[in-house]
Amino acid sequence: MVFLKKASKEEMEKYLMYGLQMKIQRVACLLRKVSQEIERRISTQAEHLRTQSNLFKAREEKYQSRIRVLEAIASGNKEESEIFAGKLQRLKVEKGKDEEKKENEKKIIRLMKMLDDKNLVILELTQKLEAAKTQYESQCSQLEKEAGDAKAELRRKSQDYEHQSEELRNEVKELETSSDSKYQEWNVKKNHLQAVINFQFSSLQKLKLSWESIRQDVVKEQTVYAEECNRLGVNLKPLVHASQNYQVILAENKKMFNEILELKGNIRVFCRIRPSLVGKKETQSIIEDMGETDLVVENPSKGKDALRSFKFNKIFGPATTQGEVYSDIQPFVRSVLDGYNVCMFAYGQTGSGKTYTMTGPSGATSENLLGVNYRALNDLFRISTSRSSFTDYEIWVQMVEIYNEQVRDLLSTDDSQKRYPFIISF
Ligand SMILES: Nc1ncnc2c1ncn2[C@@H]1O[C@H](COP(=O)(O)OP(=O)(O)OP(=O)(O)O)[C@@H](O)[C@H]1O
Repeated sequence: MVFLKKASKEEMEKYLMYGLQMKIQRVACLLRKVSQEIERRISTQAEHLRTQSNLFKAREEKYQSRIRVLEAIASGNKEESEIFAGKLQRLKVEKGKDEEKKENEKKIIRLMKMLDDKNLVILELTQKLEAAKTQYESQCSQLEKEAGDAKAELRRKSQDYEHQSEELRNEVKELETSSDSKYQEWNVKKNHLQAVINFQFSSLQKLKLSWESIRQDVVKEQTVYAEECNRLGVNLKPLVHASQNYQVILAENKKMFNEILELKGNIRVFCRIRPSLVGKKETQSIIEDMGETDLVVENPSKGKDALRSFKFNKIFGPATTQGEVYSDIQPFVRSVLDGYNVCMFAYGQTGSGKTYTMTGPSGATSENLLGVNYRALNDLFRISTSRSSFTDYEIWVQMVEIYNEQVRDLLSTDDSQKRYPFIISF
């Protein structure tokens, strides 16, 4: 998982780098196009200016040639007028000579008039030429001014564009430098990750190989296990059969055991005689005779009825141990686990040894001194555990005391629940 996460990060960085490079390329391409467009426009305007300049030059030349023509005409007229003046002089000289001279005079007048007309035309043309020249010069100066302005503007714009393109080139260079360094950085990272990937890949290969060998081992083991299971199944059959027979025998055994208990009597009364307490001043024993089941006690204050005999299912003498007492009770505990109801209680006067028999002496450390309660609980848990494979038992413990005809729950911590009737909750 960690490896996949790293790879996707690398991929993303790679894509980002690629996107940045593409942007830089697009910006560079755009700048190239802008600078090409500017250069094209500048060259178009320069071409236009050149064309206009050529046009003006052509016009200038045209006007110059006209001027030259007019000047030529003017100079030609001057010569003519001089010739005519010479002729006029000659005619004036010859005026008096003949009538034809009068005609010549008229001609001269006409010529003079023509000369005047020509002079007027020349004057008019000269004025027109002057006006055209002035207009042309003003147009020329205007155009030159405009061309100068346009040139200055173009220079300024071209400087601006140069400046901008220089800045853009610098930016592109910076971007290229940073992208180069990033590219190298990413390359280093890529190489590192590639090495990690290679290492992981080789580890994976090794794992695959070991997994394959383990798988083969597992398959072998499964085969062996299946064979052993089959063998076990074959061997288990008689055991199952024996177990079924055992269950039947166990049930019969239980039944017979409880029947024996019933035969012995459902209500059994035992008598335990407490030994004299050490260090206590006790009167002489009233026991006259004690057998297995019969007890004779004497009460001297009763006279002829002093001797009284009692019969019990069993009598435990003063030397009887806790274990010996419990050995006669133990079958009932087993009977409980077979589903029979059993009740055991101790009865006797104060100090007769009820607590000792049921619980044991206070502060007893030796197991031999433990009373019926502890031993019964031990047996309940031991037998229920040994039968846990085929029977589920639930065990509750309740401890009550009947004292002065009042039942008290000895395990309750709630004072209101201590006295009967109390609600029992497990
Ligand atoms: N079999 C015994 N062997 C030795 N000591 C015994 C035996 N039975 C009783 N005692 C001793 O006798 C004393 C009184 O016994 P215990 O307290 O068991 O009497 P109790 O019947 O429970 O009295 P109470 O009804 O007042 O509670 C205790 O000191 C106890 O250790």
